[in-house]
Amino acid sequence: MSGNVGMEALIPIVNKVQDAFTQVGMNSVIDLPQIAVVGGQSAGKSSVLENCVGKDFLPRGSGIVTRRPLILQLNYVEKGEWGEFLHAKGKKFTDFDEIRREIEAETDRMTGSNKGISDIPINLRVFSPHVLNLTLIDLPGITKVPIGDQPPDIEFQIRGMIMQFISKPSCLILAVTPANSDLANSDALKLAKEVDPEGIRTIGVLTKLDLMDDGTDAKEILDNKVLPLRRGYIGVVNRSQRDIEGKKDIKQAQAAERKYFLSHPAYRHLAERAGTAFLQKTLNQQLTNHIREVLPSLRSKLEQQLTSMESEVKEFKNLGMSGGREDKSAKPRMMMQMVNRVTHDFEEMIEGGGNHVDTTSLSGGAKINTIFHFRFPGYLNEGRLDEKELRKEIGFAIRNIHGVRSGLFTPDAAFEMTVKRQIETLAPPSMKCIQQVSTELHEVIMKCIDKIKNYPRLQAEIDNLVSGYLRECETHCREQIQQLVEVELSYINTNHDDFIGFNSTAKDESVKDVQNAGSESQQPGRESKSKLIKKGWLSTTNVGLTKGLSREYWFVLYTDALAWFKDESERDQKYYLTIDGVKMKSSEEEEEGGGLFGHRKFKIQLFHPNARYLFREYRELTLYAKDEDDMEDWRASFLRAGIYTHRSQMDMEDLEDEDHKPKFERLFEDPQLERQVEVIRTYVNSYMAIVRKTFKDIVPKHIMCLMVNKMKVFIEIELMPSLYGAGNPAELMEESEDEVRRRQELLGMYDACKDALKTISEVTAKTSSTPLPAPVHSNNHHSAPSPNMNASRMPKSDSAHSLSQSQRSRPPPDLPNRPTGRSAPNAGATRPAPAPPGGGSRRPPPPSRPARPN
Ligand SMILES: Nc1nc2c(ncn2[C@@H]2O[C@H](COP(=O)(O)OP(=O)(O)OP(=O)(O)O)[C@@H](O)[C@H]2O)c(=O)[nH]1
Repeated sequence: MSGNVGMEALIPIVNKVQDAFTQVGMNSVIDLPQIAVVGGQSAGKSSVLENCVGKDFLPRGSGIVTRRPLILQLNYVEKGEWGEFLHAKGKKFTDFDEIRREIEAETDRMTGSNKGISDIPINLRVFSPHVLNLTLIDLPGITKVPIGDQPPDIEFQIRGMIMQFISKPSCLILAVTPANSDLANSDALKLAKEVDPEGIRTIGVLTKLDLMDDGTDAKEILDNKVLPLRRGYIGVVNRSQRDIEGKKDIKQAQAAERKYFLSHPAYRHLAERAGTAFLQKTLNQQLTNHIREVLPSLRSKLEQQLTSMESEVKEFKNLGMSGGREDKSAKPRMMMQMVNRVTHDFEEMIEGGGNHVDTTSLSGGAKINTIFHFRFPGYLNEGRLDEKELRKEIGFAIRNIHGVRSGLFTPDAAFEMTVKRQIETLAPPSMKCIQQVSTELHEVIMKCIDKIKNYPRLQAEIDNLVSGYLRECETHCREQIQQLVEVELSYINTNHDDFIGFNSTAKDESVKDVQNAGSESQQPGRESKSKLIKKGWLSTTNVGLTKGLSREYWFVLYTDALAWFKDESERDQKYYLTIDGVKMKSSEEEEEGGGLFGHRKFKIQLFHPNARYLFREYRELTLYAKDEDDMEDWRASFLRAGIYTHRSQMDMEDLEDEDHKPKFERLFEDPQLERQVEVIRTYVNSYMAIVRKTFKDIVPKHIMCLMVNKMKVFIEIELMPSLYGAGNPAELMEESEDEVRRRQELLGMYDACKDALKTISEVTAKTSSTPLPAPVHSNNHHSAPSPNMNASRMPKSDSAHSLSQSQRSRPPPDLPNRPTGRSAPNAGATRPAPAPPGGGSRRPPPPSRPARPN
């Protein structure tokens, strides 16, 4: 294909821009508009389209030839020239005559050979080094009277088919009208006006100038004086049927056409604005406009991309890592930067805030906070005895102290012994708290060093040093907490301000008060007023369901009850369970077959050791948490609500005497002992409340001081020197292959982006846009723009221009308003003879096609 020099000139420009963008990872950035030809039957549409491409390959002839839309995709390739049909995939047509025959055959295949039509398009792709990536659409000609196999509503069908293509705002419309017919009746112009009332994307093409009646010409139409179009009309002389049959080639035809215009007295003055070459030029200029139109947005995309890479590239450059000779100080500096990043991230994850806040789960500081204030208070209740067990312990202590004698007074020692045993139970929950915080700190470290995984040796070394230090901190913290327990054990301070103790003057009164308070709440951990502790989803297998199936409910735990609902709205309550005396067992079990939350099930069982049924006909309530964390939270919450872990049967055995009668029952056969037990129990509860409160406060403080803060200081101050001690920075900063590749890609991309920007500047400098002509004013055809016209699509550059022009709403000086008498037959055809009155009412019959075989 070589008949369109202008289009060929655009190819290197488009290719240059495309290539520049392919390098930066963006494809098909220039999406050229579609061009469709519309017009009456045999108006010369296919001929015009062929001329646009500059290659001879479409079927032409008299009668209805184009009976299916032809979507012609031109594709630029560096070498070779061939066509491919969608319906014959894989077959390359190198002979363009064969392409023509295939179009004819494929048309017949779908429509029959007797002039039937179909809206199913034929898709043809033409690959050539001489074309731009463009889509051209050849449409069936508008016809009114059905012939052959055509349906009665042929006009309606063809119209629909055409509309489907030309109504797209990105479609450029070539409205083809033969000069030897009445322009005022041009269906092409009517359709174009419907979809493009402003005339922004319509170009009028007047064919068959050579077939006009002798003595008539289309000078006025071409001068845009008759039915003016915003973009005016371009007159062409295509090859006649005889030329085609005689194989007149496209170049010869264009030379003859040029000669025609230059030699014709009516057209000589506009010879530079007429003919196939000018039509090509106009279209090519539209494409140039379009290309220039997209350049600013491409430029800003590139600039954005460049800015996003700039800081990293600068970093590499500063560090001498952007190619060339490597700077010796680069690696130590880089190492320093990496350590600073870890320090910063660690601090941010512990202290909160920062740019990368996790919105899916608690982590870092927030998680530690939960451990301190939500879980730990629950854990502190873990080793706690319920009232019955406590009474038993105290009873044994008193009896053992009295020995063989029956004691008259309540022994202080029994109080101290019981309290000490209780204090000892605080160590394991405190250790558990330390261990959980340590695990979380380790996770935070892992997240921080994950960002330096491109330096695997540095990452491993930091992990090694920091994790080692964390272990040291944990050990030290454990020792300190153990010491704290020992401190508490070393002196039972019955003079504590909050103790209801022995020194109270109104001792008996206060004992009574405490006793009452104690009996109000049988479970010591439970706060007397009902308060909300936790809400959340849990699944259960035994709430009115077939065994084995589990279902989720919304559980709400109060200090004295557990309620569950259908969902979070808490409207549909399934049950309300009073939790007095309820115990729990929790475990993790392997799942058999597919389960709710994954492969492991985290189970908590609630039951009533003293009653047959927990609720309804169920002995226990089995709950499944979604993961280990969730189970821990629920366990801690149950503990806070006074639902303690059930002791195993083994533990209970030491409460029985030799004849298996519960010792506990025996105890209370002695009313004196019972009274003493009650007094001590009250004191123990009061004293333990003080110790628990102290632990609740002091253990988190120790952990913060001895672990969290120490870790922060270590990472900030000691990590760097320790790394130097551990190895040579150059070795530690050895990059992973991925990082080397990433850096090269980034630098490559950066350079490509810069090149692409340069290309855009060059293209902008070498090409120019043409402004869209001002709107024309006509009462009939292309009228003033309607407000809902979308003028921004096609072609954008001059559409913007057009808007500003149209806002001035003044006709351009060189375009007179529409002359009167527009509907005159053969309007625009000027006759040398005196014009008939009224603009010419004589109407020469339009010649039937081909009017005059040349
Ligand atoms: N003399 C002369 N003949 C032309 C001109 N333009 C087209 N023709 C002839 O008119 C006939 C129809 O041309 P086509 O290009 O097939 O017209 P079309 O509009 O595609 O026709 P359909 O697809 O059938 O509607 C062919 O024989 C062409 O050679 C022209 O400017 N001058």
